[in-house]
Amino acid sequence: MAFITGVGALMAASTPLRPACVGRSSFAPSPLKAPARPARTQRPLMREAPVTPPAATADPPEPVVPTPAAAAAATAAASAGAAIPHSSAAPSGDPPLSGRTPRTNIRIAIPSKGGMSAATTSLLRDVGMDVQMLNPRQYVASLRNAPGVEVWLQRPPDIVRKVRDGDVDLGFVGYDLVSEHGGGDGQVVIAHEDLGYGGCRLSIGVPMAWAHVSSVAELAAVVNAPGAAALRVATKFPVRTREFFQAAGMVNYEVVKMDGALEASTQMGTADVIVDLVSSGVTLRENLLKEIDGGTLVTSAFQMVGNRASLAATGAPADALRSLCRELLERIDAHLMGKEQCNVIANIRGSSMNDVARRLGAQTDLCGMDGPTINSVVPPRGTETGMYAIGLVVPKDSVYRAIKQLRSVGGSGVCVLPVTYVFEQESKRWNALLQELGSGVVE
Ligand SMILES: Nc1ncnc2c1ncn2[C@@H]1O[C@H](COP(=O)(O)OP(=O)(O)OP(=O)(O)O)[C@@H](O)[C@H]1O
Ligand SMILES: O=P(O)(O)OC[C@H]1O[C@H](OP(=O)(O)OP(=O)(O)O)[C@H](O)[C@@H]1O
Repeated sequence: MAFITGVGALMAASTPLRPACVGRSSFAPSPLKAPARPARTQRPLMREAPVTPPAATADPPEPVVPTPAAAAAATAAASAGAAIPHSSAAPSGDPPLSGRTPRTNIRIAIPSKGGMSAATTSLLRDVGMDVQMLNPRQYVASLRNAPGVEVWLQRPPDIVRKVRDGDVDLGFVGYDLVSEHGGGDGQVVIAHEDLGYGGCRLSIGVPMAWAHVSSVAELAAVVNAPGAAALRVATKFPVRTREFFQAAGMVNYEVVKMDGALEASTQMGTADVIVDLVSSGVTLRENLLKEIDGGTLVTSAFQMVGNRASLAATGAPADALRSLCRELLERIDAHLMGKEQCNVIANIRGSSMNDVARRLGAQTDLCGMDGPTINSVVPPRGTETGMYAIGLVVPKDSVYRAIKQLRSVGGSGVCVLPVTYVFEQESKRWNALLQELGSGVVE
């Protein structure tokens, strides 16, 4: 075990600088004249050895703890005589996945707490598949419209590990974690690459006081300066960090693995730079850190991912899993597309349906998805003629422009309604997933 020591000052003006080491010439001191990092006191931390060759891309295996639901599932599996497989090919470094409890119940994992948990349950509610919890302290729930499906509430990194290992079949998680914990062997398949929330980036954060470091090239010059102490990089993402630093030609650095509040570590003096998630940039800024040019490792959004072996297996449980996966994808896409659209209905006078169609067609925003729907309006006393009702789907962004165009061609009584879902004739995303799973896989 190595030791990190050091006590950093908390004030802005005293943000610790990397000490100018003997022989370092490429790193000019900051104009703030902050003191160099003081001599370290003995303060043991979880830390890793100075940079080494490319890391194994997999996390260490996790012990399998059977749960009551798993035991119930095992009983069901035994009586059904079939099971959803665990990964057939374990990521390099992991032992073979033998001895796990067989099961037939489909399992989904979603984040157990925080903003991403709320966003995921809200998405599932919006698509008509609400997460139904009997008790807020339990970690397993059910899914509306999907009897028998288990929804497990898990910490986000564990969602990826459990999908990778086949302990759950589908997971809702950020791409940042998929790329860190996915194992890199294709066992985690991305079914939906952007669910529309959880947008963030994994970026290097450097102390603002490092005025002469504003790009990765400048950071590399600092890191590789002869005689410099190893740069301490605090992160929850050691795999991606090592890969990025190595590709950028940085040699003299060490990864300090931390689990949260990383932005504090430079001011505490426990790291020199960080690699962490950034969204608005406020947390970095409030902790006197800055991003640098070229310093984004991963751009992320929340995704739906699945276990390749489970999705590609044969037999009734796998068929049911594929059917659920397809339904989720179709409902999610229909919802995401509907969210962007609105339904405009209006009345318009004209000499004939074709006359109305011609006038609408001349306006760029009045063509609908496949053309407007036009119907005759029958007035109450049947005396008036030449009135038509039109209906069209318009992107929300252009609804006001569409209303002005409608008025310009005689439209009146315009109503704008929300669109709940837009189902296409077939799901391109599902077709793409089938292709990804390989030939012969069908629903
Ligand atoms: N500021 C952010 N804006 C948008 N999405 C984010 C943001 N921070 C994190 N995420 C996304 O949410 C996921 C979970 O975030 P986070 O690590 O904060 O969860 P957590 O529940 O606090 O995790 P832990 O249990 O490790 O503390 C991240 O992997 C990322 O995909
Ligand atoms: O750029 P910003 O919009 O400020 O967001 C960035 C912060 O969001 C995440 O933390 P989160 O709040 O999820 O808590 P955590 O530190 O426990 O991960 C991330 O780890 C950053 O700290």
